[in-house]
Amino acid sequence: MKEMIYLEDVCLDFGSSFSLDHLSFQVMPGEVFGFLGPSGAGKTTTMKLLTKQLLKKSGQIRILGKEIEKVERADYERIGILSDTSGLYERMTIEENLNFFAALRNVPKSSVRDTLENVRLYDQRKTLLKKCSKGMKQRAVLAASLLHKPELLFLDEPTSGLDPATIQEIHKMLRLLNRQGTTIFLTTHNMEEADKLCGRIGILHQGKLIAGGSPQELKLEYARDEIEVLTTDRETLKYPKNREGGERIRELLEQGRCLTVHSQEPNLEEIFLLLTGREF
Ligand SMILES: Nc1ncnc2c1ncn2[C@@H]1O[C@H](COP(=O)(O)OP(=O)(O)OP(=O)(O)O)[C@@H](O)[C@H]1O
Repeated sequence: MKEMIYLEDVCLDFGSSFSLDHLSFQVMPGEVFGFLGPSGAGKTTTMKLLTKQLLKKSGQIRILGKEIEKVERADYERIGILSDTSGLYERMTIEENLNFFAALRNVPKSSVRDTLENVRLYDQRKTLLKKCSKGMKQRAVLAASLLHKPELLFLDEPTSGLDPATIQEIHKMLRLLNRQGTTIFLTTHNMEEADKLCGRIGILHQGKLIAGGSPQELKLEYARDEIEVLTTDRETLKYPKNREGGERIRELLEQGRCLTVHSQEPNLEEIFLLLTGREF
């Protein structure tokens, strides 16, 4: 199976203090890959390299199995991009905006209706964009990036600044799209989003990939070597994950004093902070 995204030893240097440093990773068909990192880590820069809005200095990039240098207009019919630059027109309605994008992409108008229904905007299609809420706008931008049913979808912070209900709706849509076969590459500052949506994540810090794997793999890798027991006296006790710890827990169980027993796995947020020393 060919990788949808392939980077090997990719470097880019803006001539300032920031550089992308020998970046290597792959995204396989059908994956949802989350690209995480603190502000300024280089996530958007990487996405721009992958969508040919910037040129790498060295290394190799393949998109849809093709060298990035050989990617041409027709290949973009297979790619969707949502970023803060996917600007829609404020003075047009949602539907007019999508009709405009459909014409640009040579997509039949019938696709506009389907896509609006998918993002639950069909009933509000006559609303001027300038009168839309942030959540509606974001769903409209998502609709514009989906009109042509891309195989590979790039999403730069798709739920940033939205309320929890809209975030959930967008997550539902993204899961559905992924089940229908769309590969998704997404950047986010929301660790819970990454945990829920992504099969694999990569953590970027100062232009370097510093960790990667499934959320579960990362949690196990950084798991604390402890088991926490809550007793019937509401006391929290911690035991090492070894024979001695096991013996103590067995005694508590035999005495009927155990309410809960938990292994101590960090969440993604804790791992992120541990690795980058930064808030997101
Ligand atoms: N065209 C450019 N010229 C010079 N420096 C740039 C350019 N684009 C980005 N940078 C710098 O590169 C670094 C990485 O920026 P980038 O936007 O990729 O970060 P990011 O991880 O997406 O951050 P955020 O999470 O805040 O969006 C920043 O220090 C930024 O100032």
